[in-house]
Formats: sequence, structure tokens, C-alpha cells
Amino acid sequence: MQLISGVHTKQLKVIPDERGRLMEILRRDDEIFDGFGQVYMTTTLPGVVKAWHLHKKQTDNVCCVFGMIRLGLFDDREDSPTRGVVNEFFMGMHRPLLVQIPPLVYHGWKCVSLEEALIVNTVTEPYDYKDPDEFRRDAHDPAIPLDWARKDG
Ligand SMILES: Cc1cn([C@H]2C[C@H](O)[C@@H](COP(=O)(O)OP(=O)(O)O[C@H]3O[C@H](C)C(=O)[C@H](O)[C@H]3O)O2)c(=O)[nH]c1=O
Repeated sequence: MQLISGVHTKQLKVIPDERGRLMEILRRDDEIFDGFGQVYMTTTLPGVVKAWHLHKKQTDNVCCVFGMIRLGLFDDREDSPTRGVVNEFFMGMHRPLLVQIPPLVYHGWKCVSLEEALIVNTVTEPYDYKDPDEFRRDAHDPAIPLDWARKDG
């Protein structure tokens, strides 16, 4: 898969023991660390698609810590060497992964687990209640070449 320009991933490591498990997500000494604005959690119910979202200033660092999601990215930046490219990641409890999404890259996800997916997003800007850095397109916009329907085989 050709990674969209500016997108980075970090393979995470789960450390289980008899009490439970621990997983680091993002450290300020990570190569990909790009500043801290806030960290929040958001959840998605089974089968629900949250897309397409875009930020003009903010970089997202998305990690699914419970359940599983299908994360989709779409590069529609005019000056990007990867304009038109779509990336997909199946991530969560069965694939612990952090995906860094730069500004101006459309993104969203579908919960593909039977349980509600729990996502931790560490972002580079604090949320501005008066003027949120949130821009959206319809989840099923045919101009974006990613179909959220399940592909049976
Ligand atoms: C991000 C944020 C939101 N809110 C409020 C605004 C709304 O009243 C409510 C739900 O927010 P939103 O519709 O943005 O939530 P999601 O649809 O889960 O959005 C998230 O999921 C998708 C896929 C993304 O890519 C977004 O960047 C991410 O924010 O929480 C706050 O009060 N503080 C915050 O930091």
C-alpha cells in the first residue's frame, strides 16, 4: 500500500500479565510526535461510520484501544504527491496501531467489531468550541473512492 504523504504509523506493543494489560500509545520522544493539544476518547457503535472528517490545522494520532475499526484516509490535497490515494487500516484490539493523520487529509472509520469501539485520539490542537477545526463530507460521498460496505468473500 502506498502510504499517503504525511501519514505515519506506529506499531504498538501490548504488555499483558495476570492483572490485565498495558500499552503505551504516544510519547513525546517518538520520532512522529508533533506537539500536544489535547487527548480525548470517542466511541463508535457496531456498524456505524464516522466520516468524512478533515482538519485544517490539526494532526490526529488515532488509536483504537477497544474493539476494532476500519480506518479510511483519502488524500484530496491539490499539491500532494499522493493526491487521490486511499489508505485503509484494520486496527484495534487485534492489531494495536497508532495512525498519525496530517491536516487536510480526509479521514473516518467504521466500527467493525461486535462491541462498541473505543478510540483514543491525541491531537496537536486543543478543541476550539467557538470555531472548531472540523470540516466534513458525506460518509458515502461517491467522489471518495472508498466504500464502507462490508466486503464478503
Ligand atoms: C473533538 C471534540 C468534540 N467535542 C464535542 C463536539 C460535539 O458536540 C461532540 C461530538 O464531537 P464530534 O462529532 O466531533 O465527534 P466524533 O464524530 O466522534 O469525531 C471524532 O471522530 C472522527 C472520525 C474524527 O476524525 C474527528 O476528528 C473526531 O473528533 O463532542 C468536544 O466537546 N471536544 C472535543 O475535543
